[in-house]
Amino acid sequence: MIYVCRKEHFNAAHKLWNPNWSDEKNFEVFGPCANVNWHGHNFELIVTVKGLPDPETGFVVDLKQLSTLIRTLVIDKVDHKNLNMDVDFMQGKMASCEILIMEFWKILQPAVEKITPHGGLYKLTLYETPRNFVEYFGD
Ligand SMILES: Nc1nc2c(c(=O)[nH]1)N=C([C@H](O)[C@H](O)COP(=O)(O)OP(=O)(O)OP(=O)(O)O)CN2
Repeated sequence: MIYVCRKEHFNAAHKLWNPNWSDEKNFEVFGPCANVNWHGHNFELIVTVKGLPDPETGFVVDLKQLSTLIRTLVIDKVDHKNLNMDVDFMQGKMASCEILIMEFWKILQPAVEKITPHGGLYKLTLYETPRNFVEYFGD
């Protein structure tokens, strides 16, 4: 099996805020990440596709097609946006990396499968800061 990876980038604002809690509890739990007027991150999303190379192209997946798909389905929806307010699939959800990466998976998994004849989506990695990142394997 070969693991083929594509890294994409987006900037977005958010805040960590549980509407069922008091202001005091939100600030206690989330600290500066609960700042009322938002804060931003330079996110990196790495999409890893697993499969066997097609005998005719030598590709597990065409990286150009993969890049276009990630940008169209995910990056365009979140880049320069407020994750809490502007992004349809994040409505009513906590804007943490964990929730974000699971929503990305739901969108990308079926689309990646269609362009990967002998494999599929294996892993997503989402960097929120150079030191904070999450990985998701879809289970
Ligand atoms: N499990 C999670 N914990 C936290 C998340 C998250 O999404 N999932 N998010 C945040 C904040 O949004 C943000 O990532 C924290 O930023 P910060 O603490 O500034 O991170 P840095 O790596 O830049 O901080 P250093 O102190 O320089 O290491 C918090 N927790």
